[in-house]
Amino acid sequence: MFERINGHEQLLFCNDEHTGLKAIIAIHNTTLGPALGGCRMRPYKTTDEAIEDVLRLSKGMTYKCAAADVDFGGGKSVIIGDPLTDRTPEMFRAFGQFVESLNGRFYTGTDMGTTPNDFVHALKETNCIVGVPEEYGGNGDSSIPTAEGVLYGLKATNNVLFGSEDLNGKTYSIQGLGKVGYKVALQLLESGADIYVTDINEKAIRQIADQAEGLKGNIKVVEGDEIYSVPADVFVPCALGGVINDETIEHLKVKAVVGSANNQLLRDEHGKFLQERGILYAPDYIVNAGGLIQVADELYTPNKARVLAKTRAIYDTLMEIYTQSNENSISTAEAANQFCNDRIESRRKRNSFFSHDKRPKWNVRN
Ligand SMILES: NC(=O)C1=CN([C@@H]2O[C@H](COP(=O)(O)OP(=O)(O)OC[C@H]3O[C@@H](n4cnc5c(N)ncnc54)[C@H](O)[C@@H]3O)[C@@H](O)[C@H]2O)C=CC1
Ligand SMILES: O=C(O)CCC(=O)C(=O)O
Repeated sequence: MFERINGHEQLLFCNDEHTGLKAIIAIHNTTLGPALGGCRMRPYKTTDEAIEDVLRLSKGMTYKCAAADVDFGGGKSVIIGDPLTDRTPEMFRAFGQFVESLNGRFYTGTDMGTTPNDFVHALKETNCIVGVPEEYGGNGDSSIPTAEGVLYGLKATNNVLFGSEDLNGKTYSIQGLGKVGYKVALQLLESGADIYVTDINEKAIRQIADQAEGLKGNIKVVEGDEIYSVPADVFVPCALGGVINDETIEHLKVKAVVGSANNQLLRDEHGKFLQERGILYAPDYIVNAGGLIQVADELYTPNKARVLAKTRAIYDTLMEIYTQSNENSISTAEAANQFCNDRIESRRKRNSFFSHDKRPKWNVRN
């Protein structure tokens, strides 16, 4: 296990027999600040699969915080269970108790399979919760800025590919119509774009199909893996990670991949494979940082204008990554990792600067 978590700081297994909670919290790196990252609920087939997911997701958060320039580190949590049948208020209270036991080392909120209301229950046990509904003192639904960030990512990518930011007149293939994917799909239809969509949940498909009536763009529903081979301009993954892999790359007919899903590349080298196939990849953690920006903002004095400004900056950061990838002849994934590693290293050096809040522990008189 220690070899497996090499590069991570901490892995915490949370087991509560009374509520059936089985959760894992991973803290990857706290150089930039306390770990921050959402909580995903999935019916993982094995504990091993859950560990793999939480390790990959928490590492992504370290880079996401660095890229978005928020002073938090990388962490994430997963609950093993089916969000449609297994979630209870008591389970989230138990989860809150485990989060509290970390004493401010980890802040969490929603991700795939969980909602802000689940965390209203956890909030009764700990203040280390973000993405809280406005009526409970938070900034509300974090998937709204996440979807906005994806749209900025699409505009920047269109600018590079077509010389114009316009979203209309293009075709997008969207995988997953949940909290983020639905909002992106709706905006694209409103702007006059055509979309292919897929989701394993029929209700999600019906919801967007109903909304599409009367909007400028057209919608076409496809089944499962068909989404990888439709003739779209941009593939927009908004469901699971690992969807850019040896198999799917073969089928992709798109010019770019820009979506909200965390850990889209199954392995880092898949960024290079996309580049070799002439497909422009917008690194996921750059594009999907809107939610992080909003939830981190809750921990300062909340300020909506700041959230908007930082979310809008996703456009510029992505352009910078595209430029660095071009100038240094490296993939966009490598350029993004380098950009973030430089920021983390520079902070690590600043952390060695002595200040009065870092007094030696033996100085008991103060
Ligand atoms: N909610 C947020 O603010 C943020 C979300 N993300 C990432 O974006 C992705 C989507 O997140 P949410 O919209 O919040 O999740 P969600 O749980 O609200 O929606 C996910 C949707 O994907 C569908 N889905 C699951 N497996 C699928 C498959 N194999 N094929 C097609 N559809 C499938 C689900 O039925 C659901 O409708 C996740 O990877 C999440 O980690 C990243 C940053 C922030
Ligand atoms: O969006 C959130 O609620 C928290 C941030 C996060 O977990 C993510 O960006 O994946």
